[in-house]
Amino acid sequence: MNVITHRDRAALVAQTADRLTALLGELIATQGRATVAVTGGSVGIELLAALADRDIDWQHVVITWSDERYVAADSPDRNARQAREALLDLVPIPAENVRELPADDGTPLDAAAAAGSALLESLGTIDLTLLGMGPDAHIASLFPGMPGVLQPGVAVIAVTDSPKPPPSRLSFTVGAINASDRVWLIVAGADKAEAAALARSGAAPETAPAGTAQGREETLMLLDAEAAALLEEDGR
Ligand SMILES: O=C1O[C@H](COP(=O)(O)O)[C@@H](O)[C@H](O)[C@H]1O
Repeated sequence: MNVITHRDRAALVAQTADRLTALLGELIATQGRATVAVTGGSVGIELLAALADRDIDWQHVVITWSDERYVAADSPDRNARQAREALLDLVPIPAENVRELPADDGTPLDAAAAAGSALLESLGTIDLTLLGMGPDAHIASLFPGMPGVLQPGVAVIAVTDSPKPPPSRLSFTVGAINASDRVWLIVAGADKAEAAALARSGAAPETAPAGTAQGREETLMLLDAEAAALLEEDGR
């Protein structure tokens, strides 16, 4: 995992938007399409908002989510709704390129099984998975101590007892995250400093799910200075 520290939250968001814009351009030029699993969470949504005025060929970008809150489609808690308001409703991305995880309709277990087989198969290799991280070192909706954190298979799982509301969620497994070519963790704020250090320290996955994230080609932890405060000098 390579660590890149930014001066502050605004610089983290702006420079990650630059980095992502450049990556999308390269991917579209070389392979005709770019597939990105985006993240919810505060900094994840700020990043999406920062992309709205970038020069991106949205016709050739496919968006999905590394996790989703299993709530009604129009709930303000839904990562997809927040992403639409911040970015997707503002740019010319074709509707068929926006591949949401299911909204609340039946049990989350059934939804996860359907999403896992259909959505992941239809997407093929994900070029980039974006992840936020909680102060407890959770990524996507994989929380410390959850059995799903150890699940290597490429799948979408149901989480029915999330310690962070809302309790019902759908999440990529670690296997699905790590099947992506690239994984970028985007982390801001002093309340994330301990978790960032834990994730970098090689702590057990049950303790620090964030430490298990690893792209096939690239893994970046992109932080602001507050979140990086407890990292060893060589990890900054
Ligand atoms: O609930 C969630 O939280 C994490 C982190 O969110 P943050 O607000 O602390 O940045 C996020 O990565 C995840 O997608 C989301 O569902």
